[in-house]
Amino acid sequence: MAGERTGDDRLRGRGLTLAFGPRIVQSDLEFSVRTGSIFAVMGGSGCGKSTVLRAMVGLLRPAAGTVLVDGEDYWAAAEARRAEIGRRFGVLFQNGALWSSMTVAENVALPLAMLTRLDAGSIEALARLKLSLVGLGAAGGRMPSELSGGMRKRAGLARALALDPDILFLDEPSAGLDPIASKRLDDLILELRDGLGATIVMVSHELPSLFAVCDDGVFLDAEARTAIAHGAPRSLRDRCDHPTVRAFMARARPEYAREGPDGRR
Ligand SMILES: Nc1ncnc2c1ncn2[C@@H]1O[C@H](COP(=O)(O)OP(=O)(O)OP(=O)(O)O)[C@@H](O)[C@H]1O
Repeated sequence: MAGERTGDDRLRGRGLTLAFGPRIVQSDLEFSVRTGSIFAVMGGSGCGKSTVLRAMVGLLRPAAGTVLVDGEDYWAAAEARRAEIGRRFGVLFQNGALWSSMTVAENVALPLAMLTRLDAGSIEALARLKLSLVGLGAAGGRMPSELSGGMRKRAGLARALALDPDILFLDEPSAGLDPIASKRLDDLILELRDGLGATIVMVSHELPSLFAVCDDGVFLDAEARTAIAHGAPRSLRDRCDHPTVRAFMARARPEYAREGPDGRR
């Protein structure tokens, strides 16, 4: 069953309920993210994907339920322990969230300067390394405003990678990118999983990226205010019978809007 712990789960949502005041956005979410997998948080606009991500990275306390990290209850932990666990997280926010008054290299160096005791030379060298990892080796001296949208995403990713996280959270990594830049980012995400062994949680409604990179996922519904399907985007596309999931996936395969993958209407 979705959400059951199998021993190699890096993250798990357990009865996770997110609310803003009295307004419940999502309730009773159960999901498991296997170590070394790329997990998709899917669903239409406004259903609560980013909100769920915020609860997973420690920015929003759930109204009920919790997130387990390697089996440890993140939200029951003391603040200092949560900060310690959070050091293992790398987060790429929707707009890259770079500091506009700093160069790209300074942006990447910032978490290293704030959260490690490394000397300035090592920090500079590490920032350069992370930038070359995302193909921005030559752009360290530029200001964020001088980068294209795709480059800004990659710079944000380099910063998310600064502290060698073993769990990466990516909020709409390919939104607004052209198909080629988006494909390049997909390849980079796969390399991060395969090369660095990172576990990746990705919020997205970019279907080609979801199909290309994600091994598993959860589909959230705004009306039901909970998960209505679990599984890899590709298998939801090919096998899920839920009309909302079908309609969502049909944007990529228009024939599915008329009939199901098994030929049923
Ligand atoms: N800080 C907040 N205070 C109150 N309501 C909020 C807040 N942040 C988000 N919401 C509401 O919660 C709901 C879910 O928002 P969220 O951004 O998580 O959705 P999403 O699925 O990520 O959307 P999108 O795909 O459009 O980015 C929305 O109705 C939104 O208006």
